[in-house]
Order: sequence, then structure tokens, then C-alpha cells
Amino acid sequence: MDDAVINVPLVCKDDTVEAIVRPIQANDAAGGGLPLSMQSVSFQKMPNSVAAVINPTSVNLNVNCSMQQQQLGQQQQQQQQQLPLLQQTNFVGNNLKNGALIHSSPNNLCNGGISGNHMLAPKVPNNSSPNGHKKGPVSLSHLPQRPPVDIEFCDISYSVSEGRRRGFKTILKSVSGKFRNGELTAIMGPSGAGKSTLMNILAGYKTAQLSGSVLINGKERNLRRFRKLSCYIMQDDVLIANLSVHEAMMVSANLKLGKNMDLAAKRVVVDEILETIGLIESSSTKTCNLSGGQRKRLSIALELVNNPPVMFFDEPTSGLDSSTCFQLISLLKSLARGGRTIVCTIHQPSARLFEKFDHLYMLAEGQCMYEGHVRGLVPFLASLGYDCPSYHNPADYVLEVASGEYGHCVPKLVQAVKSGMCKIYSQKNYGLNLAKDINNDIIKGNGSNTNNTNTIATNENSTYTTITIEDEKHKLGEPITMSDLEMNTISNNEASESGGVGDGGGGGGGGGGSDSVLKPPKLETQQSQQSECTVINMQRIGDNGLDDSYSYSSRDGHSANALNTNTGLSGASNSNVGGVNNSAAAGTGGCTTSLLDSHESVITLPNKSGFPTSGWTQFWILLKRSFVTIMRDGMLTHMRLASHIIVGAIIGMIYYDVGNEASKVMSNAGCIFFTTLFTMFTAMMPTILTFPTEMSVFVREHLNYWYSLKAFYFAKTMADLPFQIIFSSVYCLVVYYLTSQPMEVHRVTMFVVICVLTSLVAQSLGLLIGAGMNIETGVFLGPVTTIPTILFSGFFVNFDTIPGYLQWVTYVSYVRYGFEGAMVSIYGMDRAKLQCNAMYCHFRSPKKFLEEMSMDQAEYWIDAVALIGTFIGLRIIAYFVLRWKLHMIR
Ligand SMILES: Nc1ncnc2c1ncn2[C@@H]1O[C@H](COP(=O)(O)OP(=O)(O)OP(=O)(O)O)[C@@H](O)[C@H]1O
Repeated sequence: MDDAVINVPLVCKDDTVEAIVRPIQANDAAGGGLPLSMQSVSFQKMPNSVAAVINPTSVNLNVNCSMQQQQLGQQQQQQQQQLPLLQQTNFVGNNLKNGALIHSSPNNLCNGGISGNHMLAPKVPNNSSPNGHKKGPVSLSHLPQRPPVDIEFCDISYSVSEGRRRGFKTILKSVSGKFRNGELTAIMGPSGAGKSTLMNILAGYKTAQLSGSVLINGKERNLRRFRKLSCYIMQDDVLIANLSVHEAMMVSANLKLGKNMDLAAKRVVVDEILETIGLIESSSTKTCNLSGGQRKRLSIALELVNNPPVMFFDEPTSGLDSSTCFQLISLLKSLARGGRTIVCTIHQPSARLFEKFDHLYMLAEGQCMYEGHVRGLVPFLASLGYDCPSYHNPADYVLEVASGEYGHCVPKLVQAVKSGMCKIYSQKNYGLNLAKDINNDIIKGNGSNTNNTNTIATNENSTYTTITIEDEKHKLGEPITMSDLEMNTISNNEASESGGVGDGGGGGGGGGGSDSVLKPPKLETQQSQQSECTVINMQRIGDNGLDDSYSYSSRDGHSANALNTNTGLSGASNSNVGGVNNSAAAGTGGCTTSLLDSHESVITLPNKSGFPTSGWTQFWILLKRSFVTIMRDGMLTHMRLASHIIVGAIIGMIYYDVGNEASKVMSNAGCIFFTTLFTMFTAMMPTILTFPTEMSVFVREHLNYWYSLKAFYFAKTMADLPFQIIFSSVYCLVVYYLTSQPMEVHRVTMFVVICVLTSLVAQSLGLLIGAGMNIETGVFLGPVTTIPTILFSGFFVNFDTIPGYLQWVTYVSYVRYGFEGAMVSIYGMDRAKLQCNAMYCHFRSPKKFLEEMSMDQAEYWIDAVALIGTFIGLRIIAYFVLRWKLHMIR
């Protein structure tokens, strides 16, 4: 170590804190031999190590450091090189290897940080909240325990019927692959390649006309069980518009966390997720006012509540700008690093975005044309004669290849995949042997920090954080060269991005084994049954999404990866106490923070297989949500109320005082008929228009196992009932009063009740149409199906006039029952003779008028019962249509 020379100068720039590190020799504690102008960073010699002593003021620098080559041990690397280094963060274990600050900041994952060797302008992180307070690290420490899940699929073929003449169309042709926990997987391919189909199959949404098998952790998938372990976040993230972010989260928490957790604990979970995901400052913002990126994040946050180990995303970046895309993919990556299996379909990612993915599954013409590490793609293609041009985005290139722009090469690639060729490339260790060795040693280190580990030790008695770097080469007396550093940079980057192969925490946790540094490590929980606890610590994503870190560590003290930001002091515990260092863990004795260590079976059904909450609880939560939503939907609710009052007043003025006038009975019948029609249409049309949107939310939430169809349907049915009753009643009373109908309580009540029942039947019809059709079809079908019921209502044509063979239609016309019931309420029940202000009034006797309308035999209660029966019947049919719809989606 005495001979060890750090050959590279480190230059850190920051607007506020000057921190310049220049080449030093390890045998010169103060950096002798070369001038140092460090204000707050210095290197000092330590036995068998090179140590940097960093003043805490510099620990949390918001800096972007560049490493410039000055004195290289090797002549061929004289050319100046720059490597992006730390961004905005403290110096943590992974950032320092072999005496160099290595680009492996956690911020590379979530902060819009720089990865690889790209020279990018330094990002200015947003580390403080609007009120100027520093944002602390956020731990997802209260989520329920869930098991890690690997998904393997073998020989999946899927076809759809294209009608009798055309037969079947095969969409997926015997595709196989494996998506591992801890990895961010991209499913890519040209349009129509079958990406969504594959993901739907893996998510369990498509089960028919399917062959092949899906294995979960090596065992046959139990679909019902699997669906409880996974969530699917769709492209069009439909959210309940009138709830705030926090309210939406609480609904999710109440539904998904069950009653085992009290409300205060649920709030903690919700706040923690919102903090982590960068939405805490938007807690009270209505979901309809969120930006596209925030909506996506909320969609993720809603699902994160019960901590699903598998998350599927259908084109999560669609419609987002490049910066927001990057933040989002960074977030997904950090979620993957927590041990989750994250699978996304993605269309055409930028190079920067593309390299964020660990694993690529490339489809073309329904077949797999590459599966493996993203970095293996270019060499794989090159080996088959498809050289990705320099400065060309590999993601673009592979799509061009898949689309046939370089000839029909898909069969060749598919064949290569089948022959196992891409596996070679996906696991190849592109010159990262040093890193591999180091990482492997770290893994073997089993908690010991004595060799080959990068540690950060905090001297609690001093104001310094000491970064200790040990270096195999130093021990061997070999000089560290720039190429070493480069390799380390890449490897560290790789290691950190792939879950931190044991850095910093004593090396027990990586578990990636000796396969390769490119291969993401298995989680500690998979490595050791003794490990009972995994901790994820994610730095919150700021509003600009620029800061993030993560760590996960196990109870036995083997840190899988420990990248902490903010104070930098936590890095000490990363190294020294095996990573059980994050605030949550530390504050609670080290192991309250379980994320993925559940021994919950992923294969077999638990004894109680159902939703997290009882049907009754689901019903209440959904009823409350629907009620609040309707109340807050100011536009529609107020408009509905206003329209009932205004139209009621207009009708009242048109038919003013006709109710008791014998000479105007036909006009009065017209008024009653119009009242029936109005209550009917005003109930049906809003339902046809709004229900499809609610359906989208329902489908998402139901398929993600929040609640049952029954609970949703009953809640939906009940929630709008009071509003419909009030609006229809208001209208009827206004009309009734202005048109001077008989002011007898029972007649008023009967009239209002029959009109309300008519409106409820119409609403049920709207629900049925909304459940079965899209808005466009529904808007057409609603009025069209109503026309016959109006014709057979008895107003335009007397029942006696209708031909016998068509009279049955009158019995299924709910408008008939509504109109008849209203007429009977006003003219029936032996009403006294009407007033006559004309020379002659033919219908002074109300009974005579009812005879004329063929309603003299009508019974009010029959009309009411018929309407109630139709209401119940339609609701039942709508329920089954919804079930069928759900079945069709699958
Ligand atoms: N129900 C269906 N009937 C007929 N063809 C279907 C059906 N579902 C999917 N397909 C066809 O299967 C192919 C794959 O569809 P899929 O939606 O999986 O493609 P994709 O790769 O996700 O495309 P995109 O990127 O454009 O969304 C397409 O050609 C599509 O037309």
C-alpha cells in the first residue's frame, strides 16, 4: 500500500462548496507531490489503504465531479479522459474503489444521473423541499412482507381466432424466457410484435388459446395466487378524478392492507410511499390536476401500497417527455433493486433510457430475437453480422433490424436465440474481470470488511467521514492504471445498478455469485434462509426526480447494496454494521423493515384465498369513495340539479295551471308524459357517459386485486341512488306545483315515487349499456333503444289501438309503467270532477279520461312493482355483463 499511487486527479465542482481533489500519492498523506487545493476534501494515508477524509460539509455536496486523467501509468491512455463521478451525493462505498471515486452513485438510478462514460452536463439536484428544508432519506420501511418472485415461461404460444374462414392467427410462437427479481426488464419489439400480448399472458390477463407454461419461482403458476403477488399498470392510467392524491392512496391502503393494520399505520405507509415516489408535496392535489409524470407515479404508488413483488407496466413512458421518462424508469429501476420483478413494454427508448434496463426481451414477429443483458445486445447482433453503427442508439438499431430494414434477419436471430447464442453474450463479462473478481470476493467476504471492500467509516467523535478503500492491486504492489479505474467505474456502476454486489456492507448480500457482475445478484433473502429481513432505503425522488438512492440489506448484517445519500454519515453503518443502517431499521433495532423476506407461498393458495378486506369493508370504502366523487364532481352534479330545476320550471310555466282544468286534460297528459321522459333521459345519459370511465378504473383495480366486482357494483348502485332520487323528486315537485296538480299528499307521493322509479330503471339501462359498450356506441344505443319503449308507452297510441301481436311489447316498455303510474296518481283513485272553464269539457270526469287512454283498469302498484322488477332485472343483467366483460379482458 505504501507504494500505491493514485494516478488520476479528481475534480469535483460545486457552486457552493469548493471541493477539488487532485492526484495524490498514497505515501503522501496530504496529497504531496502534487498540489492540492482542497477546501474540504483531503486524502490521507492509512495502513493498507488509501483514505479520503471528508469534511461532513462536503459529504452532502451537490456536486458533479469529473475525473481527469493526468498521470497515467500506461502510455496508451495519455489522452485526457473524463468520467462522470458523484452527483449530489455523499461518498459512499460504491463510489470509491481502488483509490478512485467511481461513478456508481445511487443517483445514477433515480436522479437523472449519468451512467456509463457519458459526459453530460452536471445535474443540479433538488435536495430541498420548497420550504427550504433538506429532504431526508426515505425508507420504504412499513410495507408488508412479500416474497421475491422469478417468472419463467416456456414455449408460450398464443393465437386468436380470426373468424371461421380465416382460422387462427398465431401471435406468439413458442417463446421462452426468464424475468428475475431485482431486475428491470424491457420487452421491446416493433409494433405488432406481440409485446402487450406476452405481458398480458405473463400477468395472467390472457389465459385462453394459450399453450406453454409459466413458472413462478420454478413451480407451475397458480394464477389466482400470482395475481395477488403482481400488479399491472396500464398505459392509460385512469384515476378517480375528484380525489386528492392522499385520499386515493388511503383508499388503496384501506382496501389493500386490510384491517390488520390500523389507520395510523396505513397513513405512515401512504406518506412513506408518497415521500419516496416524490408526490408528498402533491398530496392534496386532485388527481385530475396531476401532470402526466405525476399520474404515472401515482399509479405506481397506488399499487405499491401492498408491496407487490411483481409489477408489469404497459408502455409506462408513453406520452411523457424525455426527462420525465428518465425519472420514471429510474424509479422503476430502484423498485426493481428492492427485489421486485419489474417488467415493462417499451417502444423506442433513448440510449440513456435503454441502458437503465437490466434485462431485454426482444420480440419480432411473435418470436424472441434476443434475451439477456442490455449490454449484451450489441455484441450479440455484431456476432451475427449486424454491427450497430457508432453513435447509433442500440435500441433504435435493434428495432430497425427487427423491422427488416437490414433484410429479413429475424429468423436468423431467432435461430441464434434458440441455439443459446444470446445467452453467451448476455452473460459475457465485457472486460470487467477485475471488477468481477472484486465483486466476487466481496460476495465471498461474508460480512468482513477486511479485504477488497470499499467502506465509509464515520468517526462519530470527529467531524469527518472517512472513506477507506482497499485495493487488491495495491496489496500486490501493482500500480493502478486508468484502465483499471475505468473498469472499476463500469463495474461499480454495473454493480450498483445491478443491485450492488455486496459493496460497502461487508459483502454478504450480493449473492450474484460468481456468474458475472453483469448478472444482477440474487437477493439476500434468496441466499439465506437465516436472513429474515430485507431493507430498502430509497432516497426520495425530488420534484425534478433528481435524487434517489437505495439500499437493501439483510438482518444478518450482510449488505446487498448500500447506497445512501443525504448525510453521507449513514454510509458508515453501511459498511460497518452490514447495512442495517437506514433510519427506519436503525431506529427500530435494525430489522423492522422487511420488504421481501416473506415466507408467503407464491405457489399454493393460502387457506383464505380472497381479497385483503371483507366484501362488506370493500363495499363501504367504495361507497364512500363514490359518494365523495359524486359530491365533488361539481360540474356534473350541479348541472344535473340545475337542469332538473330549470327544466321543471320551464315545463311548469308552459303547462301552468292545467292540472285541474277539464278542457286541458290532453295538455296535462302531455306534461306528465314529458315528465316521465325527462326523468328517464336525465338518468340514463350521464350514466352512459360516465360509466365507461369508471369501468376503466374498476378494471384496473379489480384485476390488481383491490376488491370484488360485487363490492364495486353494489357500491356504485347505492352511491348514485340518493342523488338520482333527489334530482328527480325536485323536478317532479316543481312541475307538480306549477301545473296545479291535485295537492293531496298521497297523490304527490305516488307521482314522485313513480317518476323516481322510472328514472332508476333508466339509470340501470344506462349502466347496462355503459357496461357493455364504449361511450360512442352507448350514446347512440341509449336513445335508440328508448324509442320503442316510448312508442309503446300508451301516450302516442292507445293500447287498444295497438295490433294484438304487438301488444306484448307494451308489457316490456318501462316507460309505459312510468307514464301509466303517473296518470293514475293524478287522475285515478276516484278523483273528483275537474274544473271546466270552457263552453264544453268532454273529460270533466277523470275516470272517463283514463278510459280514453285505456288506463281505467290500471293499478298503480302493478306499475310500481313492474318498475322495481325491471330495475332489479337490469341491474342483475348489468352485473353479468360486467363479469363477462372482465372475462373477455382475460
Ligand atoms: N384479439 C385479436 N384479434 C386479432 N389480432 C390480434 C388480437 N389481439 C392482438 N392481435 C394482433 O396480435 C399482434 C400483437 O399484438 P400486441 O398488441 O401484442 O402487439 P404489440 O407488440 O404490443 O404492439 P404495439 O407496440 O403496437 O402495441 C398484432 O398484430 C395484433 O393485431
